Amino acid sequence: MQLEIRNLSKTYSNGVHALKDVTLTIPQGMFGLLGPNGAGKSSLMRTIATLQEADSGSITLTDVGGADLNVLTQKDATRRLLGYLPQEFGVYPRVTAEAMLDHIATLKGIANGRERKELVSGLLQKVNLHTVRKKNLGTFSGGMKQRFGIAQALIGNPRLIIVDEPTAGLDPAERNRFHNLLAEIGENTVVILSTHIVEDVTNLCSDMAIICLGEVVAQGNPNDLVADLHGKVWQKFVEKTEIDTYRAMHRVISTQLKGGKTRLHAYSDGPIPGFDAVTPDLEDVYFAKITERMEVTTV
Ligand SMILES: Nc1ncnc2c1ncn2[C@@H]1O[C@H](COP(=O)(O)OP(=O)(O)OP(=O)(O)O)[C@@H](O)[C@H]1O
Repeated sequence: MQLEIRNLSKTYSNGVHALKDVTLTIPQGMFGLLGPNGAGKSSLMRTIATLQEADSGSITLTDVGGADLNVLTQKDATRRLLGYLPQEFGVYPRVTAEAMLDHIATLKGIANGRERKELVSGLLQKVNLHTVRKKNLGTFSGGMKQRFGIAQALIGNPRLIIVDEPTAGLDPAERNRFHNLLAEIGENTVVILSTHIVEDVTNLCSDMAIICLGEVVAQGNPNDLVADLHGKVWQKFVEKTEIDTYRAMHRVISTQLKGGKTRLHAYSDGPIPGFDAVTPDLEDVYFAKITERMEVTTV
C-alpha cells in the first residue's frame, strides 16, 4: 500500500494558488512533510483527509486489499481507513477523556459496548492518559490534548494516518513522548507528519518532502538529501550589520544567532574564502531549498 498524489492543484476562491501540480509518492512508514507557514501543507492534508476538494489531479491509495482506492471520489471508503489529527484539534472541555473516546468510537461504527470499552481503555493506556481518564478534557495541558488527539486518530486501526503540526507549542518532554507514540504506530501504515519543525522529521521520518509556495521543492530520504549537500555548505561568524553585504556576495541560506554572534551558512559548489566547511544537516537542506524560492529572514 502507498499513497500516490499526482498533479494535484488547488486555488481558493480568493485567488490563492495553494497547491501547484503537486506530485508525491508516500510509502508506508513515517513520511515528513516540511514547509514554511503558508506553504500549502494543511491544504494538502485536508485534501487527503477528504475534507476539501482539489481543482485537478488525483490521489490514489494503492493496493488496499488488492484494489486501488480513489481518495478524491471514494470518500467514505477512504474515511474508514483514515486517522486524522488536525492542526486545530478542538475538544469538548466538559467531557472526560474516556467518555469522548467512547463517543468517537461509536461514531466510527464500533457498536459493541464491551469491545468499545476494551478499545478505549487500551488506547488510553497507549497514550499514557489512563490515570486521567475521568478528568474533563478542558483540564488537559497542550501535550495531553495532543496525545488524546492521537488516541482518537487510532480508533478503528487506520491504515492512513495524518498528523498536522502536532508538536507546535509542546515542551521538550511532551514532544518526546509524542514522538515515541508516533514511532510505535504499526509499520504497515502510511503516516504523514506535516510540520515546520525540521528536527521532528530528522528524528522520525524515513521519507520526506519539502513544499514551498504550493510546490514540491524536494523529496526523498532525509539522509540522501543531506548527503547531496556535502561539500556545499560554508560557515562564517559575522556581525549582524555585515549580513546584507554577505547576502549581496554569496547565496546565504541561513543566519542564526549563536552565543551572541551571527552564524551565517552559505551555499556554494566550492570553498568560499574566509568561510569554514561544515557538515550539513537537514536544516541546511530545508533552507537551501526554501531560499531557492523565497527570501527567508532568520535574524
Ligand atoms: N480556506 C482558505 N481560503 C483561502 N485561502 C486559504 C484557505 N486556506 C488556506 N489558504 C491560503 O492558502 C495558502 C496555504 O495555506 P495552508 O494552510 O495550506 O499552508 P500551511 O503550509 O499549512 O501553513 P501553516 O504552517 O501556516 O499552517 C496560504 O496562503 C493560506 O493563506
